[in-house]
Amino acid sequence: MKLKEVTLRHLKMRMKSPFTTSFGTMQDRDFILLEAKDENGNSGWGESVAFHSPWYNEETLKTNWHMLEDFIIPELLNREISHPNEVSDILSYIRKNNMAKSTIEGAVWDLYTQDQGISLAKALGGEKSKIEVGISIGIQNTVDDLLKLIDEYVTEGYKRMKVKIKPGWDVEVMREVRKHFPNVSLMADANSAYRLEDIDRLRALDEFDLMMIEQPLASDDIIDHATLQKQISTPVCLDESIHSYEDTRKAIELGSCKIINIKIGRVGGLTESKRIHDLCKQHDIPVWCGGMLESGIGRAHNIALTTLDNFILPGDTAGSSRYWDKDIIDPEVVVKDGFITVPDVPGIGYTPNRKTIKQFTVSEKTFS
Ligand SMILES: O=C(O)CCC(=O)C1=CC=C[C@@H](O)[C@@H]1C(=O)O
Ligand SMILES: [Mg+2]
Repeated sequence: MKLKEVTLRHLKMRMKSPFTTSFGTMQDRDFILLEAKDENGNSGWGESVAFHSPWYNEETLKTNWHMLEDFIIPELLNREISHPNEVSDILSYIRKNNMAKSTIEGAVWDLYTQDQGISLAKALGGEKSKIEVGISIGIQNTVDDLLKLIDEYVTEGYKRMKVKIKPGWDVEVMREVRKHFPNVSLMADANSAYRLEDIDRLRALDEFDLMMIEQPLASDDIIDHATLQKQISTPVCLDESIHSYEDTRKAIELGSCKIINIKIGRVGGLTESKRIHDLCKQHDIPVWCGGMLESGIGRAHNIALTTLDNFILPGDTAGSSRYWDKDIIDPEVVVKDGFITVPDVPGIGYTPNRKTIKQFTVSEKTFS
């Protein structure tokens, strides 16, 4: 297969409601959508999960555009690629910039699986026909607002509630949530808002029987997390700290976590995600698929990955209607009774809607 033409589009989509984390609030989702055409004129699609600003990690929409335009696309255009696994090797001389690399790797997987006539899920080795879905809830103005939202999502059937926490919005909030929802599967995500000195506060969360606490400590740490994990009973899950198979190996060896959140963009693509999945499986570390407030294209890749058998815990793969009035794929992603039925058609399983894509496009550039 050869990529004959690649188009980058900057899309801006308004979210139904603002999303607040320990870093701040987001109302618009700006992202890059990548369309790659092969020699047969087929299109493969990938989405960059980098945000507009560098609060989650160091990558941004602009740095991704720059890396894609100036390094990644020139490296891959017109080059013979026999399997998508080759993409990460070809790009390995470029340090980091995982989200930029993942954007085009996802499109190559899409093209490859269309060409082979199999679904992306099957090509990755996934066997599930439906996947369990959880939901991530941003920091709210009041505890009552949070309780109301949880109630709605429980009624909709979501299988696990993830509540964002930060110092001052943590122990008391979780206590209230547990009081009102004694049996719900519950977890907390701190997005690195704590330090080891906060251990008493983190240990106080043990009484709420959380499935896990996600990334409590620094975004580049696996040492303090190991110290923390030894002193709390709640399983630690790493998100921001894991960028690769190698990071995963080291975190497992140190005992930094008992669970890993795999985000395709953060680790540089589907090939690396699968390697991390396989390593975790060997070590009995369950994984789940994180979300980055993706549009339907990124979501489709997440769904396919989640069909691998060590994705034991519900992922942040909420339905299209969680964030969007109108998503950019047909059909939209639907969650029913807490499950998504995995499409069994060649490629990513959903069709990009060009009309809607155009409507959200701020700028675009084609390379050939
Ligand atoms: O996409 C989703 O539904 C999950 C969103 C979500 O929880 C996150 C997205 C991006 C950064 C963080 O705030 C957070 C996470 O860390 O997992
Ligand atoms: Mg997280």
